[in-house]
Amino acid sequence: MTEAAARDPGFLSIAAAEKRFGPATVLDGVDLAVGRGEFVSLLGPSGCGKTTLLRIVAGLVRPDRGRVVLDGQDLTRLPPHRRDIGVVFQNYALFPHLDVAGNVAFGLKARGADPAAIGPTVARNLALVQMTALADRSVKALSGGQQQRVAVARALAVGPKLLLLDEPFSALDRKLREAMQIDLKRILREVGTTAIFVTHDQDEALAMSDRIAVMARGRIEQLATPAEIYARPATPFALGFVGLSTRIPGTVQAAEAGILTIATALGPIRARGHFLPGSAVLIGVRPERIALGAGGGPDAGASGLNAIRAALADAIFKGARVQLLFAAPQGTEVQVEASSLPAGAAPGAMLDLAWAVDDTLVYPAAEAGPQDLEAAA
Ligand SMILES: Nc1ncnc2c1ncn2[C@@H]1O[C@H](COP(=O)(O)OP(=O)(O)OP(=O)(O)O)[C@@H](O)[C@H]1O
Repeated sequence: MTEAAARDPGFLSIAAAEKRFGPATVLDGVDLAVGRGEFVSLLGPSGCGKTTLLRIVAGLVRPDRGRVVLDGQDLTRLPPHRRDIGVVFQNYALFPHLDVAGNVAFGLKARGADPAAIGPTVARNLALVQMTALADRSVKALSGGQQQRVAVARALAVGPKLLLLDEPFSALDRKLREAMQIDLKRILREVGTTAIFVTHDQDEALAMSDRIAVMARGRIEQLATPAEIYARPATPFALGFVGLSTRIPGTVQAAEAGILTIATALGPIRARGHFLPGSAVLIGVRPERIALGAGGGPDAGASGLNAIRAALADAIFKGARVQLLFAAPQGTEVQVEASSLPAGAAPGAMLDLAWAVDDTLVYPAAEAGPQDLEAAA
């Protein structure tokens, strides 16, 4: 967390937000605190309630229950235009009859800003998004990426306390999207604006966010930094939705000094955790934590290694890395990421795999629904 966010961790506070549409519960008691200057992404699959939560903060959807407080002010009953919040949508939503500068000036004029200040404010915000040269251009003659830059400048020009962005780059091609992500991060750092960013793209959330709220079924499953979510996903859903992983069901056989021995289709696997013998669990391992070869295994740490042999099913070339899929008994698939394909390894080859006991994640099986496996597919 940045210094400003640490000083004011509840700059935006959403408490117990609930929303139903007819019989469907779309938000099921969501709490979220965002620090001043922080960039928080709402990440989750389609329909999990991200946009609804964002629209509640914007004032575009009225929650059935719950409160939204921004910088000490209760927004719950305020209309959107009195909330001091800027919004950028996926579909640009620029005013087609105005040029670029006219779009950026619009909010300032609507708020009755000092006419002498409007020109310099527009110029400053166009410079921020690198659109100065196109100030007089019709927005109809802009590319998608340029339109989104104007939308960001327009939202920031009025100096909002909070910027909300709803999948703003999803219509752009991959290269442009990645460039826009880097740019937006720079811009927000420069102006220090607090932002909430809705996306279903995990790479986008991992690349941009100070913290990510992983959402599923109208709830926040985990709120943490990208690195924490990747290394220590709090739930099977977070494990499956963010990054690749091997997931193996098992039953705890023994628990001694905090080390579990778990019976699985791959044989016994050890993990750190606190479960009673007989508990049904789900084991997770990240692909880059698994090393190939019996000899040069990973650093075992204090708790030792898990070692298995499995048949190589497929190798997917990813440029700098190669993703290896291993078929294990009972339909289990093991995912490994390596720097290169081992010499002579063809589909069907039996290879040794090893990973540290400390890199073995374990969850109660009851938490893992079929949708968790679907999300990861
Ligand atoms: N105005 C509405 N009336 C009825 N149902 C709605 C309304 N708005 C949203 N929903 C439903 O609420 C659920 C959550 O929608 P929401 O748009 O918040 O999800 P999301 O996570 O943003 O998904 P997406 O990425 O597809 O936009 C969906 O099932 C959607 O169909």
